[in-house]
Amino acid sequence: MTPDTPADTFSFTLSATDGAARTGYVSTPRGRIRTPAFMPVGTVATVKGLYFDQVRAAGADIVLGNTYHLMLRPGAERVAKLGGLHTFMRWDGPILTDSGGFQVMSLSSLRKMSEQGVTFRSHVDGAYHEMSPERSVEIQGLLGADIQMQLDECVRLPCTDEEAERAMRLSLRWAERSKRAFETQPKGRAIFGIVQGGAVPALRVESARALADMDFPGYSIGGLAVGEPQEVMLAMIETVAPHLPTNKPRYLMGVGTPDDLLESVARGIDMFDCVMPTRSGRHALAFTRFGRINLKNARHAEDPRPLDEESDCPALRDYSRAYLHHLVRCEEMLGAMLISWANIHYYQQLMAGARAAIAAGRYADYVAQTKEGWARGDL
Ligand SMILES: CNc1nc2cc(C(N)=O)ccc2[nH]1
Repeated sequence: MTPDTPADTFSFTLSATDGAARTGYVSTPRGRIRTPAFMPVGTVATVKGLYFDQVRAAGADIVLGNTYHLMLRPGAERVAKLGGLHTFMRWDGPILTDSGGFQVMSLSSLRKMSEQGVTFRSHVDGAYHEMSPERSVEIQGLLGADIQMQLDECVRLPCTDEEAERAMRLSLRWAERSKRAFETQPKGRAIFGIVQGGAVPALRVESARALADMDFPGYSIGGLAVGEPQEVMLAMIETVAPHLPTNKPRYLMGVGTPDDLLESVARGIDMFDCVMPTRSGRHALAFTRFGRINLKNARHAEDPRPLDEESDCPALRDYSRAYLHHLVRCEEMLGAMLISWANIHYYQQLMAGARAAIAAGRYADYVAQTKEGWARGDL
């Protein structure tokens, strides 16, 4: 989070563009979010394996919390009773929460979808829950989220055009209900509309235009990174971006690899979230300037070099690959912790470099040089 005078309102400032790439900042009562931004995922009130001071030192201005998980454990009302998510997990920067809809559909059981919302049974204890646009906003408000998401329906790809159309239109009706329910929330918070439409350009354009007419403070592009090839995802971003207001932030949900981030920034995306850096860290996969390094591989067993001796992150600079390989082979938790820390730092540095390159009008060169580094590999 950048040291700045907290705003008492939510706003977006576009500082520079380079082609379709943009850099700027989102102002919130809890501080600024420099964009393009990568949001570490703090699923159940923790960015798995890291302390929040490490998350901040890595350069993160904002973290994501998952409404589905937090409503089940410890419960939204309980988090509110304990002072809200910022106090609960001791993170004083902005927090973005999702609506819960995506994880209801991917994690819960016995789901029933209707115009009213979705009913489901918890994957934790089988308890019955109802999630409507109004209840999702209520839960996100109880958590104290600075940026909230409308409830939507995200269809897996590939799907039929009819299925994509049905889910997109339902999501538009839920967008209106979510925005109306949000009106009772404290000043300074924001709710984003979510563009749906599967891989059907006409549906994506209709969704983006309808949400733009509703005048949301920000816009998410959903329904992607759900099994489609990267070129389909990028094509949908190119289709949608021209129909979103340039003076509002664009957030691509659930994305992605370092390459996904660079290519999506080039097409006008400002914000990202993904479990990739921490989930990969738990699976011994490090993302570095030299590309991916799988520390399970025996070739690291006697390599005294760190992952990146030029990094200012201790996890990248101070620990030998041999040591990381040893921890991984012994299934020691410190292995997952150090590689997750390294990955979160790498993602933040990737975005910091993108912001500087866009401001200097050299984003295409930045992408090319970054990819050359990955291709050169681990010398
Ligand atoms: C990991 N991929 C991913 N796609 C997503 C889409 C949505 C959405 N609401 O369409 C939410 C979370 C998502 N995560």
